[in-house]
Amino acid sequence: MAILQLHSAAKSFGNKVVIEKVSFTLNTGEILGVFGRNGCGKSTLLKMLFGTEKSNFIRVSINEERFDPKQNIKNQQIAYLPQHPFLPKNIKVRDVIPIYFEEEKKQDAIFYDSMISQIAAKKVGELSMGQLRYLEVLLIGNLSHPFIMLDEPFSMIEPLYKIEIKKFLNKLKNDKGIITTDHYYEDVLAITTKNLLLKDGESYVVQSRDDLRSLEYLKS
Ligand SMILES: Nc1ncnc2c1ncn2[C@@H]1O[C@H](COP(=O)(O)OP(=O)(O)OP(=O)(O)O)[C@@H](O)[C@H]1O
Repeated sequence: MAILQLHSAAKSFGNKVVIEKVSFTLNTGEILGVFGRNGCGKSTLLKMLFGTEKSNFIRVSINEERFDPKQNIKNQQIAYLPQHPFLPKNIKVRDVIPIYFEEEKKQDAIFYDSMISQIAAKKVGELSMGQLRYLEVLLIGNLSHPFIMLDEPFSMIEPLYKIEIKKFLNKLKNDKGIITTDHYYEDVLAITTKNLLLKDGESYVVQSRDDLRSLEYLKS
């Protein structure tokens, strides 16, 4: 059991305040959905937590100990699926897996996944968006980090792979705390156990679709 708490955070680009008053708590076993209109700061917030975007200010704890995002990559606490595909196009799927995992058992868990074994001989650049995103989610999800953040795992992918990603994340949450963001909000709501919305730099707890409407993310 692990607990990630974002107590407060702030981020501006020049005069533009993107993150001002944002907080959440995430336990192992939970999936937190982060909603918000284009440009509200979802990716920025994830990158601040991952440690690749400098914060003006951030206070985070893991298991009630101060967590410094700058040490995250080294300490392997929070894994991150970026919004845009990140695997090199020229490499075969079967050759990507050992780059991420030395341990044979871990390699096999991905290689013998029924959706992956069918595409193992293909080059990454030949995969459909769904195949590619599914592979990326499996690679990031199988890392040993107790927390995982996914930036738009459902965008532009075939329904078949959305179903597989949801199945995988539902299983994965037994061992990890997961944060996901996506404009495909129905897919997000189908798997999340708690949700928040970012608006004008602040986070709001979302308990229903009605909250998404009253916060003007969805049309009333
Ligand atoms: N490196 C940067 N320099 C200047 N402004 C930036 C930079 N990165 C992001 N921004 C601005 O910060 C705001 C938040 O961007 P961010 O990508 O976090 O939004 P988002 O909520 O993830 O959007 P989307 O839903 O479109 O992916 C936007 O106005 C964006 O233009």
